[in-house]
Amino acid sequence: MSDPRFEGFQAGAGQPRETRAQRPTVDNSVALLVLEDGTVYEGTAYGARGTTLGEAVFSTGMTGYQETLTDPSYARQIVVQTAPHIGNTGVNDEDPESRRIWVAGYAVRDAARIPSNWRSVRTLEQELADQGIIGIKDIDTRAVTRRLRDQGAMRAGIFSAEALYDDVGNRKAPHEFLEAVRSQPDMLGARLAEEVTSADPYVIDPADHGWEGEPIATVAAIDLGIKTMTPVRMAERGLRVHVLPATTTFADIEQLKPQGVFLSNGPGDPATASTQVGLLREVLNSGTPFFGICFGNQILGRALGFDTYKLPFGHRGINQPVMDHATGKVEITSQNHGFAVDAPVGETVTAPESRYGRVQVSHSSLNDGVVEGLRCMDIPAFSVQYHPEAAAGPHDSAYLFDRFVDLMKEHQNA
Ligand SMILES: NC(=O)CC[C@H](N)C(=O)O
Repeated sequence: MSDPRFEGFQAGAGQPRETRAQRPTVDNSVALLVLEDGTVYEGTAYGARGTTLGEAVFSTGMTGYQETLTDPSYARQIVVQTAPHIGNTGVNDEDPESRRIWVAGYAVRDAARIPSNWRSVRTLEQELADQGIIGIKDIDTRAVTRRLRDQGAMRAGIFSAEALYDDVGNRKAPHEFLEAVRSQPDMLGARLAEEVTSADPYVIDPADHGWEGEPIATVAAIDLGIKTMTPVRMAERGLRVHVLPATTTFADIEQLKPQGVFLSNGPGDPATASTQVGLLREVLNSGTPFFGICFGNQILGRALGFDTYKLPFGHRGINQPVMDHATGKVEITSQNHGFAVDAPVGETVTAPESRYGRVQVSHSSLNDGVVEGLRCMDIPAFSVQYHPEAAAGPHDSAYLFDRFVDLMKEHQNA
């Protein structure tokens, strides 16, 4: 067998012997997290296997992973949990904040092997797999977080199992994943609310949430990625809430004759929400009381004529300190935002769209001074950049729903 043409062939087998012997078996348990700056973290596959792309962001919540995963504002983001143990309380059917998991991928350090909670019906890994969510575990999430904090949120990808191998079964070099990571669209300029909104309107009734007697008011809530607990917190206060799709027009709203209009949280860049900015201007022009949360705060900011901008790494977690400038009180809040309104903190200014009169930044972040709330002084409108419904808690900010009720009552009496 000195003829080089036969090298690697076993007599009679008709197959190149070396190729067969060297072909590696696919290791189903390996996963990589690849950041757009070229950093690669190798860990263990978690949940579904394959390839997923998204913006890598970190969340500092110590609890509430089910609420995080099902928050539609996380669409197209790979969430890295800073809390090292995830999945300890399993998954239940009561805590989801929407109809499905929205994160594009999930990165954790130690995933619980045996969940323990009286409400748990399955493991988190099972839930991720069932919903096709690709994750990675056993990576140094602290290192990832420090990198994202220093370099800013980055485009990223998780690649696992088959996705790690080329056509002939060889492990791809890590840099081979970078092209896919870098070719995905940026979160800046992403228009996503229409992708996550419910197509059909529905009503959340006070009677189903412990309210006795007639509803005190009707609210039109525009779903840009609304979370389950938001209309519930309103219904608990006697508000009948019509949850409406992101494409709702002012004429649709008028038909309901609501006493108040609400704009929800939602994914994507507020600079792309021109439809909703236009809608909100019609609402403000009509004098109807308005309350907005998160994306809704950014849309109010833009409707008033302020700009929005992308934060370097954003605020995500349920332990974000905010100052209420009206009372001087500090609230610990639930947040998930990567963009913010560019308005001056600490002074009353005339809105750039001057027909809306004077505006104050009502709340700001105690970590970095970012605008966390807006209050109009001459029209009945206010909003916060955080999530006062805070399903996993804390509940410091629940008073904002009372403020909305008061605003509608004042307006009705006026
Ligand atoms: N939760 C939200 O509504 C977030 C709003 C917007 N998508 C942001 O990242 O800032």
